[in-house]
Amino acid sequence: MMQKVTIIKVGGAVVESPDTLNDFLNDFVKLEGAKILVHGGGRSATAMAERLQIETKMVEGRRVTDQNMLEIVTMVYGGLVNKNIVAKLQSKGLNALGLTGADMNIIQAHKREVKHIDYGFVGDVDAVNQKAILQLLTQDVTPIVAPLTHDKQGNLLNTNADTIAASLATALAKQCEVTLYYGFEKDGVLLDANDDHSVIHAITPKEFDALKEQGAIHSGMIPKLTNCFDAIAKGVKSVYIGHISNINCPQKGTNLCG
Ligand SMILES: Nc1ncnc2c1ncn2[C@@H]1O[C@H](COP(=O)(O)OP(=O)(O)O)[C@@H](O)[C@H]1O
Ligand SMILES: CC(=O)N[C@@H](CCC(=O)OP(=O)(O)O)C(=O)O
Repeated sequence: MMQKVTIIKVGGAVVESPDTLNDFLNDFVKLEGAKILVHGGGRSATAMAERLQIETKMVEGRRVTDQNMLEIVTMVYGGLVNKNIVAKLQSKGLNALGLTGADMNIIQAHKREVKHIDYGFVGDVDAVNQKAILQLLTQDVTPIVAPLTHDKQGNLLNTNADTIAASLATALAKQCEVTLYYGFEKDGVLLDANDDHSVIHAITPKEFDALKEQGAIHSGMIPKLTNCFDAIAKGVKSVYIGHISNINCPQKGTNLCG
């Protein structure tokens, strides 16, 4: 039988608040079967940059990552955020292992080409070492993946956590039945971003196009949904966007349909 794997992505708002993170991790521990956690931490990186008096620049939801910012995101994502999650999960009895894309060469990327915008040390994913990940899962190890990749030439690169989750899901879908869940602070994709009760329970690619045109889905939500539909097209069985407190009942959120 094909192995089932659940991949959960949590963003900056979750990892920033200790109480929210703790509640989420309790739910994550309860999640049955093989699982992987991909975390963001954009807000924590911005806060650390401010403490170090380094300016943060974002273009279309992506962080412009110069040498100083690369040092910050490496420390914050690969260090503080990742190891804090691992320690908390270990305290709850889950055998978590923290990884960046460089560890076991799990995610190889290349520095994004400069076109109109120079994003600096931002990586676009080339390859995922699904064999290494499957070996860990088989040993009952739960990978906790930070949004950092590497170019196999010794350089770390900053890569959006939504993209990391979709890339892992797509690679594992070749051998496993994968569920991908994007957890955030809303109940799902909203028809009206200001109305928390307007959750759209199912979206097809056609409906996505219409919602973009109407302006209901805009800015940061566009790359998130694009990543979701991309993953479905490449064989990921189920993709959901929903509240972080609903990872054990994904149907309460938005189901992205093929
Ligand atoms: N239609 C919508 N439905 C849900 N959230 C929306 C919508 N439009 C905009 N948003 C905003 O998008 C944010 C999620 O995007 P982002 O900040 O990239 O999250 P994350 O850090 O979890 O990846 C939400 O916090 C929400 O405020
Ligand atoms: C290239 C790029 O933009 N990387 C992201 C990685 C962190 C992330 O994705 O965090 P959230 O999930 O909390 O937004 C960034 O530095 O913000």
